[in-house]
Amino acid sequence: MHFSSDNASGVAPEIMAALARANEGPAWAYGRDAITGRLDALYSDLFERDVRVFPLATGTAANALILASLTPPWGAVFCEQMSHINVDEGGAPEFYSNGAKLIPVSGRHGRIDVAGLEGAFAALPRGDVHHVLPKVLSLTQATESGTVYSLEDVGVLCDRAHKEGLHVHMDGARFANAVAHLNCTPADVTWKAGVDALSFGATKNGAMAAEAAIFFDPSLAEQFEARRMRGGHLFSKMRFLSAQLEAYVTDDLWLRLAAHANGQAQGLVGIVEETAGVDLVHPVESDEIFVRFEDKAAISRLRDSDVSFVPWDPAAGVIRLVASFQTTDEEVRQFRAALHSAVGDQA
Ligand SMILES: Cc1ncc(COP(=O)(O)O)c(C=O)c1O
Ligand SMILES: C[C@H](O)[C@H](N)C(=O)O
Repeated sequence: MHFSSDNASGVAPEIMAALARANEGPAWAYGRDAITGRLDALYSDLFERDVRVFPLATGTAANALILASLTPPWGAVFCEQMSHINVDEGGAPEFYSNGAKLIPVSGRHGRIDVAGLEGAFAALPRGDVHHVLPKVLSLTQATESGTVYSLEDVGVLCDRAHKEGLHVHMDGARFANAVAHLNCTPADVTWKAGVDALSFGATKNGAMAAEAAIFFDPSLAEQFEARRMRGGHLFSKMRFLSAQLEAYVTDDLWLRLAAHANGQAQGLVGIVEETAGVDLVHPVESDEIFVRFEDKAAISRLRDSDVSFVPWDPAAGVIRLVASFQTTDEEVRQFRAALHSAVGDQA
C-alpha cells in the first residue's frame, strides 16, 4: 500500500496514449509545435477567459517563475508559514525572483485567513527605503495540509491583497483536487475570485511530468518566456509536455482522476475515524490525510505492515497519507487491516 505522495503515482492511460500520439513524426521544437499552439485556446475555453499558458515540468518551476514575474527583487511575497514555496522549494522562489522576501503568515489547517493577512501587513515595516515592498499574496489550493479554501475565502483574501496593491498567485499543484472538492468551475476559484496567476498542476494527478504557468492577465506574462528560458526550463521537445496538458483537460479527465483520489482519501478517513488511538490533524478536503498516533510505536508497526507514508511530524506522532488517482479499493481495505493491527486489537 503506497500512500507516500501523489507524486508516487503513475501516468493515466489517456495521457500515456497522448504521449504516444505526440511521438509520431518530427515536430517543431521549443513550443512551435501544433499541440503547444493549441494550449492557449484550449485553456482559455476551460477558464472562460483569454489566458496565456506556459508548459513546465515541475511545480517548483511554475511557482518560482510566476512569482518572479509578479514581484521585483525587493518585493515581499506573503504565504502560509508551511507553504511549499516557503519550506519545500529549496529557495527557488527567492532565487528566481533575485531575492524577493517570503513573509510567512500563520494559518489554521494550512489556510491563511484575512485576520492573519492583516496582521502580516501591519507587522511589515513600511515607508523607508530600508524596507521590502509588499507585492504578492501566494495561496496554495488545495493546501499542503489537505484542506481547500472556499470560494468566499479566496475572494476575501484576493480583495484584501489587491487593496494593498498586491498580485495574487495560486499554487495549484493540487488544483484539480480542490476544484473536484468545491464542485465549482476553474474560473470561479481563480480569476473570478481575484487570482492573477496560477501554477496549474497535473503531475500529481495523472500526468508524467507536466505543469503550466497560467496568467489571467496577459500583461503579467510579458517577461515569462525570457524568465523560463534563462531559468533553463524551456523544453526543446515541448510537444511532450503540451500533449499531457491537452489530454489532461480533455473530457474532464483531470476532474475524474482527482475525484477518485479525493474519494479514496475519504475511505481512509473513515478507517481512521473508526480506529481508537488515532485521529485526524486537519479536515480532509483533497487527497492528503494527516493522522496523529497516541502510541508512536504504532507508526513503526504500520510501516512494517508494508504501508508507505511520510512521517510528517515524528515528534508529534503525525504521519501523512496521500491517495491518488491510482489508489484502489483493495489498498484501502488492506490499510484498514494494517492500521488495526498496528494500533492493537480493535473492539
Ligand atoms: C503544494 C505543492 N506545491 C508545489 C509542489 C512542487 O512540485 P514539484 O515537486 O513538481 O516541483 C509540490 C510538490 O509536490 C506541492 O506539494
Ligand atoms: C512535500 C513534497 O515536497 C511534495 N511536494 C509532496 O507533497 O509529496
